[in-house]
Amino acid sequence: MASNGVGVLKGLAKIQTQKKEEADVCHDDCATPIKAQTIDELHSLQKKKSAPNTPHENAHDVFSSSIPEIERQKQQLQSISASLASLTRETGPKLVKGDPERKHETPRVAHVQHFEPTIGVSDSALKFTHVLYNLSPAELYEQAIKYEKGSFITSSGALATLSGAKTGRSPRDKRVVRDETTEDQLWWGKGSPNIEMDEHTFMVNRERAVDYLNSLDKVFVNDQFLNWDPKHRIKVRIISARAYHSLFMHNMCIRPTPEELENFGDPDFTIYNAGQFPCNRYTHYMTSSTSIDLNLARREMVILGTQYAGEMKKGLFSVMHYLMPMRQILSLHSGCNMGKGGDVALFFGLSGTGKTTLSTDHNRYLIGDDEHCWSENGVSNIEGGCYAKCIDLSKDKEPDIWNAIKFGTVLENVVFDEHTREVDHSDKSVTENTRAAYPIEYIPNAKIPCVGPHPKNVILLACDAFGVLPPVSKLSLAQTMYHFISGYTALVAGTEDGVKEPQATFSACFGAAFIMLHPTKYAAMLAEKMQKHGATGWLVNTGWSGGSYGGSGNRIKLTYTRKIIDAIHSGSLLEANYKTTEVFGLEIPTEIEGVPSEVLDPMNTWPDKMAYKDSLLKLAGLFKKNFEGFTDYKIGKDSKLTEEILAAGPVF
Ligand SMILES: Nc1ncnc2c1ncn2[C@@H]1O[C@H](COP(=O)(O)OP(=O)(O)O)[C@@H](O)[C@H]1O
Ligand SMILES: C=C(OP(=O)(O)O)C(=O)O
Ligand SMILES: [Ca+2]
Ligand SMILES: [Mn+2]
Repeated sequence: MASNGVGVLKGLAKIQTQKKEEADVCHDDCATPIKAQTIDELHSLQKKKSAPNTPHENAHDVFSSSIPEIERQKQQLQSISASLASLTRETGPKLVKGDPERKHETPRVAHVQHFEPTIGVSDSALKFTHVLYNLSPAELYEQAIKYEKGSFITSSGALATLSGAKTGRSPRDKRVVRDETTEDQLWWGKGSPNIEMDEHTFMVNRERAVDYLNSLDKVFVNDQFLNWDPKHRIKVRIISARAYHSLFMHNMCIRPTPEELENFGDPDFTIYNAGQFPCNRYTHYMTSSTSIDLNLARREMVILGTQYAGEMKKGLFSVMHYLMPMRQILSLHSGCNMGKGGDVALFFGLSGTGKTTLSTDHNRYLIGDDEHCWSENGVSNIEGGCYAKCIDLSKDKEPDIWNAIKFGTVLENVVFDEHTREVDHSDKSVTENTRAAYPIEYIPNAKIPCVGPHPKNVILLACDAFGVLPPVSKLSLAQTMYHFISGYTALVAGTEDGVKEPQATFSACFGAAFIMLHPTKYAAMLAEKMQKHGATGWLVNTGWSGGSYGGSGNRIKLTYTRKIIDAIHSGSLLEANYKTTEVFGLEIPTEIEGVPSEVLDPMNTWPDKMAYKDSLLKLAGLFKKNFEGFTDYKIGKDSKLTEEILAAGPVF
């Protein structure tokens, strides 16, 4: 008690002695008295007038600003209003910009309609839908944390989110409208990822999504770009119900400058993401409660029944796989980076096979991790961000990706300590497909703008679960085409709904789930470009070595794969000594700096040589069977090349 009393006294005395000092030190604070008269006013001082891409907070601004500005705002709201309009009723909801929580503000209404009740009118016409337009990451964080269950800030500042029941893509629920145009242009039938639907069913699902979105108090709208090539830039609008989706697309698409946003106009393509809401199984063509529907004629995509954010980015990638080849531009499911000397490398690969990991290289400039275009002018990234797998992510092995997980980054489906908010990247409790989506400039050596010259090396990443493909092989042009069309790899766990362990698969163009035309169309373009620009093809196995998955094998060490990739980039591997493998006829180097030589020939690493031979022949058989589907196609104008490609497969 006594000591407490002394303490209090001491404290009081101290405050008194400091009074003089305070007057000296603290004159900043005391000189200008706070303008606010109330707490509300004080809070209102916190926020300066917003940039043009955030909602205007004060209706009075409309009257104080110039007429063209009012006009521009009106047009913008009208454009969004048109996007959200019901196509079956005469009226839709009233659109208003800004957060519904800010009730004191006079709503800015897009179009107030006075109507006579008719059959087309519904109660939805009487309500407001608030539009949260191109919010900043900070604003989206607040929205997510306040309104979306499972949203938390992690210790490094990233936003942890949950995608719900679906934690990977649903390729069997991705449908494309088959109409007069797409009937002839697209790849349909066996092997094709394009599951058909008719225009009418699309409209049913579209109306379902639009009605769902309009029934909400607020929706998020992102207006952004795809493709860093300014001549072939595509304007996209994403309308979604969740701040998580809006932040994801903010990170993944190219972010417009305030000026670009002012002149955005109408989008070239629109996504309606009503992922929390299911599709109706009584609707024709629907086989589950999930449907991702693409209508190329309407330039629209509708998402029902899945909140996995990857559907949006990969859905738009499908669109680019249609639009770009129409312009003689090749779309690529590849990562891409560039050396200090300007040498560009492409890394083709199916999901989870190493595109993001290997293109993010501290010694090289990152152009992009996943989706690119190869035009007459060189390469350009389609996106403005990266989407890295986080399972077992380590700071030592992948420092650049690790450091990119900070404020602004969306962390999907990760597990973290309740109190410290430290993420446990080894925890697969929610899914093995944990992900981080961050803007590309979070990688220190990103090349902005994300474009580069013609590629010098084309690396095909095959994650071989059988463990019989060599860690690296140098390919002839015909072999490159053979392996590009085959797209042999393993489907790794988690990236697609229902996949629990690596499965051997043939995914044409290393991205069959995203292509729209027949694989040979893309292959012909790739062959032509590689020939013209003298690019070298390589096959790199990022999968198993010394045996198969579940057998005596282990995943090839990432450090070895990096050494192999280094040798490709430096040009030293081109100069190495080679020998040819049996069955697949692949050219394999005998030595690479930093990689034990015995690892380079899979025959050496298998303890059981007979088992190796059996697996090799089994895989060769699978290749042969898969390629039967392509033997009737000609690749490009050159029938000689077509013959060479057919001869470039395994011989046994
Ligand atoms: N030898 C290897 N090469 C590449 N990736 C490897 C290797 N061994 C393990 N991995 C892991 O495999 C995953 C590859 O995923 P990622 O690079 O995101 O693939 P993608 O971008 O093609 O979808 C990463 O988690 C990476 O750490
Ligand atoms: C996001 C995906 O792809 P990737 O692993 O290639 O980034 C995906 O397949 O859902
Ligand atoms: Ca990908
Ligand atoms: Mn990736």
